[in-house]
Amino acid sequence: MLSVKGLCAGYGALTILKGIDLGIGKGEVVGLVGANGAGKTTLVRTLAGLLPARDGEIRLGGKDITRIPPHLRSGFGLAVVLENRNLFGELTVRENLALAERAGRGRRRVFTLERIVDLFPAVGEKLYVRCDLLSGGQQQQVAIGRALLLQPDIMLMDEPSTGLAPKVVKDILDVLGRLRADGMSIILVEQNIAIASSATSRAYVMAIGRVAHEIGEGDWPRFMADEKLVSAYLGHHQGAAHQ
Ligand SMILES: Nc1ncnc2c1ncn2[C@@H]1O[C@H](COP(=O)(O)OP(=O)(O)OP(=O)(O)O)[C@@H](O)[C@H]1O
Repeated sequence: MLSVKGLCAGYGALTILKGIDLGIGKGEVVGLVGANGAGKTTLVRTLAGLLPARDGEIRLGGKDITRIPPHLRSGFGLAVVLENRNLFGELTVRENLALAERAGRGRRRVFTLERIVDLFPAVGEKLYVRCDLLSGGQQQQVAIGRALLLQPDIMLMDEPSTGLAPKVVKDILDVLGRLRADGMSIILVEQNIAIASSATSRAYVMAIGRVAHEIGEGDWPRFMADEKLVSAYLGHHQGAAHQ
């Protein structure tokens, strides 16, 4: 579905991503974890096309999208939910969703407004409310709904749990589980490994702009139990939490 080879990117004179290799198949939910500053958001921005790749290749569904501008990548099946959610605050929920519905028109229609409301009932209750008046959790749900209306094959999500109450996080993870059951591929960037390990079947661990470690299918319990490994890659705080 998505394959990334030797991807390099950075800011000005700084090279942050130093040759990233990763792959994700259809219907997989794969984690991207790593300590603060490891380069996760830089990778998301590069995959989204918001930051140019300096070297390497991004292929989606067999097509090279490395140089495709960000607003055209949804036409290739990629939808991105950025950490700041990027909703139009002065527009209503319905209007934000309508923009995505229009952008997704060229693709096979799997997600409708009804389906989004079924996945996120709270979104249905707020359709005519301006997005800037919603809670963080509601905004996150609208942002995911908007991404789905682009009719993607793969969703890239940057820390959707940040700042949200545990109950809201659980609701969102439940929805990701339902999407995965329907064949959606998801890359979940998540700093909190308790969340990452419960929501993903395998993960890439980033450190200083590289994939430093891979947590394979079924390997989460072993990784979590290894306090040294957790501390080395994710910081002492999380390591201590899993002693
Ligand atoms: N606009 C920018 N200009 C220069 N350097 C940047 C910029 N954005 C990020 N960086 C640097 O790139 C490195 C990787 O940052 P990035 O935000 O990708 O990490 P991260 O893994 O997402 O961390 P976090 O979990 O804290 O968001 C850091 O050293 C950061 O200081």
